[in-house]
Amino acid sequence: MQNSQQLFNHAQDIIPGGVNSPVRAFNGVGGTPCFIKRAEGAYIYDADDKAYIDYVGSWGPMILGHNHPAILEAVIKTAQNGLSFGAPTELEITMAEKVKQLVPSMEKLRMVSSGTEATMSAIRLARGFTGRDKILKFEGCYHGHADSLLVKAGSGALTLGVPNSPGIPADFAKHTLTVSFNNLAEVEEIFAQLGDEIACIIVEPVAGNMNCIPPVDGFLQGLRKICDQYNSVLIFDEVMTGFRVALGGAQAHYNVKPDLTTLGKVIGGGMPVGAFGGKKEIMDFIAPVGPVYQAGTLSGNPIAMAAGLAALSELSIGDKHQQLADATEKLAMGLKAAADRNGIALSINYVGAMFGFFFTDEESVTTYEQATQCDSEMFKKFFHYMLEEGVNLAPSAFEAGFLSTAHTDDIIDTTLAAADRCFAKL
Ligand SMILES: NCC(=O)CCC(=O)O
Repeated sequence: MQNSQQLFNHAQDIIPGGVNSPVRAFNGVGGTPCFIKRAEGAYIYDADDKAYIDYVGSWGPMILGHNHPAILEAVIKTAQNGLSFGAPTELEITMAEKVKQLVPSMEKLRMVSSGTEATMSAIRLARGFTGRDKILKFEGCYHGHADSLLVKAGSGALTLGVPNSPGIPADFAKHTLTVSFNNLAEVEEIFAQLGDEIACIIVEPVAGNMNCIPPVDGFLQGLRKICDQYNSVLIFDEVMTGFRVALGGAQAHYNVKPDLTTLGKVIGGGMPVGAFGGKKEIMDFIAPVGPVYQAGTLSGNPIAMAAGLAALSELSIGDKHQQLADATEKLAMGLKAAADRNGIALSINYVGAMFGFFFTDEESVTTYEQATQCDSEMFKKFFHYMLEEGVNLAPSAFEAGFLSTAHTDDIIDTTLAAADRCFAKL
C-alpha cells in the first residue's frame, strides 16, 4: 500500500495535478494532499491510516457524517435492482415530492447529476423564459464551472487566481454582469441601466466559495424586490446551503422566496446529484413541455435517488438543524476564544452548519474585498498545523467549512484543544 506522497507522485503522471477537481490539490496551502482510504462519522482516514476530524465533508454532502448506515443500506438495496434504466422510476417522484415538501418554492423540479448541471440548466431556463441574454452574478460567488458562470468566480478558481478562466469566449462572458456581494446599491444601479435585458440574478444566499459570508440584513429581500420590479428571475444557488443552513435551506432561514433554486451536495447523500426547480410556469418552459432543452443519461439515477432520499429522510427526523447550529456555534465561539487567548486577530462567520474564519483585524467580514485581504500566509500555517494535529480543514482560505451531525461535543472539544496549540505556534 502506497502512502499519500507516493500516490500523489504517481497520480500527477497521469491525472492533471494529480486530482480530479482542482480544490483537492492543496494549491491554496501548498504540500501534498491526503489520499483518502475510508471515512466514518466525523472522521476520514488517509492512505497512511492517519485519522482526521473532517470539516470538509466531501465539500458539503456529508451532513450526517461519513458512511451513514441508512444511506449505505439504501444504496446497497437499490443497486440490487439494476444500476440505471434511462427511463422514469417511482423513486424520482418520491424524491421530487420530498424536495418540494422541504423547499416549497420548488413547485416543480428536475434532477441532474451535479450542482454545475443544475446552475447551468437554471440559467438557460431563465434566459429562455425571459427571452433575455444577460445574467447578473456576484464577485466571488461560485456556481459551478459552466461557461457563463466562470466570471469573477470563487472557489478553486479564486484560490488558483483564475476567476475568469481562459477557454470561455469573450462573446459568452460579456453577457455575465458582476457586482459586489452584499451591495444592493450596485445591483439597483446596474438594473436601472440594463434591467430590461437581464434574465436573472443568481446568488449564493450565503456565499460559501469566498470563505463564508452571510447576506447582510435586507440584501436578499432587496434582490427579490428588484427581480419583481424588472421581471427578472431570482435564482438562489443553494448547492451549499440547501438542507444545511436550515432544513428548508437559506430561503427558509432568511424567509425570502426565489423563483428558481439549484441544489446539489446534500441532496445526493454522497452520490453525484443535483436538482433545479421553482415556479411551475417557469419549469414548464423545460423540454418536453416547453422549448428550452435540457437532458441527462443518468439524471434521476436510482442509486443516487435512493442515497439522496435516505439522507433527506434521516435529516428530517427530530430537530437535527438545531443540533447542527449548536455544534457550529460551539466550534465558532471556541475558535474565537482560542485565537483571543493566543493574541491572534480572528473574525468568524457562521450560519446553520456552515462556518468560515478570517485572519484579520476587522470585526466582521461581509465583503469580497475584506475576504480576499485576509492574511493568507497565516491561514496556510494554521491549516498545516491543524492537519498535523489530525484536523482536516478546507485547503483554501476561500472555502466554507462544514459540520455534520456526527461532530459531537467531544469531537469539537478535541478540535478546539488542537486549535489552541496551533494558534500558539503562529
Ligand atoms: N467550494 C468548492 C465546491 O463546492 C466544489 C468542490 C470542487 O470544486 O471540487
